[in-house]
Amino acid sequence: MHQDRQRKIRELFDEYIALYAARDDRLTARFSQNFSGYPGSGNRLIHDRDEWVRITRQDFAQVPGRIRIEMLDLSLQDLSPDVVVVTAFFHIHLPSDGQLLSREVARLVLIFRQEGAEWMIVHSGISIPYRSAQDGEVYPLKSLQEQNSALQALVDERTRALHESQALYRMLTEDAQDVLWKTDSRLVMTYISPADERLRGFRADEVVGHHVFEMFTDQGVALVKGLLKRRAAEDPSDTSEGFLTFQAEHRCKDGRVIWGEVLAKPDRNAQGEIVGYHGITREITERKRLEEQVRQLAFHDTLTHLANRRLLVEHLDQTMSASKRSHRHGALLFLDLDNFKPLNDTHGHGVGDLLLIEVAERLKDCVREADTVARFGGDEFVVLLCELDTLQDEATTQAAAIAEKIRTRLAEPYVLQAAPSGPATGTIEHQCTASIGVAVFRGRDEDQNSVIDRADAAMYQAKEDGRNRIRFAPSPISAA
Ligand SMILES: Nc1nc2c(ncn2[C@@H]2O[C@H](COP(=O)(O)OP(=O)(O)OP(=O)(O)O)[C@@H](O)[C@H]2O)c(=O)[nH]1
Repeated sequence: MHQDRQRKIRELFDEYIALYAARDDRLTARFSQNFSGYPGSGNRLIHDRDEWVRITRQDFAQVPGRIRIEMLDLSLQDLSPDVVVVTAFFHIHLPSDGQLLSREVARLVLIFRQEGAEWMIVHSGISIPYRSAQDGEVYPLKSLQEQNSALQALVDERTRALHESQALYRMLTEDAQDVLWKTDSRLVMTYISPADERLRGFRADEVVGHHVFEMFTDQGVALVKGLLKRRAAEDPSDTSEGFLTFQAEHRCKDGRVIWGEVLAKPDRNAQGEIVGYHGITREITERKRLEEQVRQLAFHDTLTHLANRRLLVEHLDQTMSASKRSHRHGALLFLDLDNFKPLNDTHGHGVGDLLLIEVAERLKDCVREADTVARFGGDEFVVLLCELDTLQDEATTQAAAIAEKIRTRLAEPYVLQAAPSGPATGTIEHQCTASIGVAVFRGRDEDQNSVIDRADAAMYQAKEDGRNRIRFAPSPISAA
């Protein structure tokens, strides 16, 4: 960078820091009319400089006196003759006893653009360390879903905004916290922004000159290759102007794997030939984790972690479709524990819960990976067996053998840890059995509820006949 320019930007940056720390209103005059920015505590993009000032003023509203900024690292980077990016990492000291706001480092990205004779701030992305949740904390489902849909809405909004933009500079002003990159036509990296080092730990010189695939895990590479192939097939003349958007796992220098959402776009010369690509990568590891938590909470039983009724019905639907294609039978085993209530009544709900967890483990041990074990509710479980024989008699024999294996396994004694507040101490040995109803099915001759109802009715028959036994439901044709 030209020496004079570097000095000028550095001066403006220092001025920004001084005015920010002093909460000085004169800072507003340094912002461009086209300003956009991300405030420290939020993920909302603000487009109005007065709104920005109003919001960031609240950052240290309760702090009497002046905060002190301890600069740790600062880098200036030219993006074009009239655009300079400044990235700074620093600690924030509170006025009382020089106390640190957080041991984590704060980050500020400022983008300066020359407007006439002046260098103005067109984007400010400040990230003040702050944790929204303790590690491992699970939110209530509702709050998770709300968070997730808020994140989704945010990504949709930013994605839409990016689609409208045509130039790298515009993307920069939208979100400088993300990684910006460029490649040549062979997908060899020619530029990577400083955010990548903070995110993945690789220095820019360890990335530039290397193939873009080195950024991804093997799975990520396979995904990107597949996407490029599909795009080539859909658009053989390769005239597409739009962004290619995908989510892929990225490698970090320390071996961690993070998720990134990538928006990539070809750069073309005057003849329309592709001369390279540029784009933006946003880390979405946290969003993926939240999505997975939401999925886990929505489709699994919280006590046993087995599939819940919703996921079971989904799997039954898939199994019936597969059975229709393959002509193989499936079977649904409906189980209800016998005399479970007295265990709860004598030793408390906690001990009852331990038994349910142990039942879940034993059931999983009895079936193959492709089969589904679900908790239907209370002390009711369902096991869905797939890919049994094409012949009904043979399939029935197979289902009977597995049902018998389950019945025997569940009847073995249970050794449970007594609850500290309960009447017993140490461990409790408990005997428990299950009544099992089996419905064998093939294809889609009946609907899911009918299969479940048939197995349920057979289970009741097993209870009536004395418990700890297996009963088969009549086939739907003979039942009709
Ligand atoms: N510990 C515990 N108990 C539960 C849970 N959900 C339901 N239950 C109890 O499970 C029992 C189910 O009882 P039932 O199936 O009606 O009766 P049972 O004693 O098993 O008798 P039969 O089914 O007739 O053999 C009730 O006492 C419920 O309170 C749970 O999540 N944990």
